[in-house]
Amino acid sequence: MTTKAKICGLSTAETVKAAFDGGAAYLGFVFFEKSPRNLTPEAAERLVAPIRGKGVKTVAVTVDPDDALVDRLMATMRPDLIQVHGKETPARVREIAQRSGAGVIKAFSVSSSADVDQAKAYETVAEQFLFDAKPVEGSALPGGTGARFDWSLLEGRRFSRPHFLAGGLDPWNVAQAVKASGAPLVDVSSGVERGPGLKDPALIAAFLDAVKRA
Ligand SMILES: O=C(O)c1ccccc1N[C@@H]1O[C@H](COP(=O)(O)O)[C@@H](O)[C@H]1O
Repeated sequence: MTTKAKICGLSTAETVKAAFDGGAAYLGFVFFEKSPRNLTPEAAERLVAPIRGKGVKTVAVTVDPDDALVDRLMATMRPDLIQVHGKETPARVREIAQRSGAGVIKAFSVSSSADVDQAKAYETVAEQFLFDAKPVEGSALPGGTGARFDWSLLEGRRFSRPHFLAGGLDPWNVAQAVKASGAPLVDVSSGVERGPGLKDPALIAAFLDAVKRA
């Protein structure tokens, strides 16, 4: 089975090109003020224009988004998918999907098997799942910190939706992470950066090569 990759937190034309040219299946853009990767929907619209309609899926990464943000995203960037990385309930995920017309990726913060079990309640409302490490206590960010969880918590798990493994992946550990978790999709942000929010085209290419070989 071929593993597909999402490069998350893109903020320049150069790194969007590196992710697209390297064969990323998903490109993620962050809309969360506390993040060093935060963009306006209008800036994201300009970044996705060159790759729109070329087969790669665009993802708007949000945290407990209100209706105004959902509407603004759909009026500008028009993402294929909206990732929700906060404390959204199944009912709220359903509302976001219906309001936007986009698919929703529901992210779960994982440190135990019980955290993975939460996905069951979202089977009928989310299009995809994403399992990320639980951030350390007091962290300003719910994701994008490079924190990892025990990848084997996903091993042998069956979900009704395709799922991403995220959290602390990089070009050197992603093959082992795929092997240990069995995840069909992987997601990376800080592991392909040379500093907070500064994506590196060479690291993006190395990550995507490692995923192809995994
Ligand atoms: O990347 C961010 O800044 C971010 C902000 C708010 C919510 C989610 C965010 N990122 C997500 O976290 C995963 C894991 O990041 P990392 O690889 O451990 O740095 C990332 O892929 C995004 O989906």
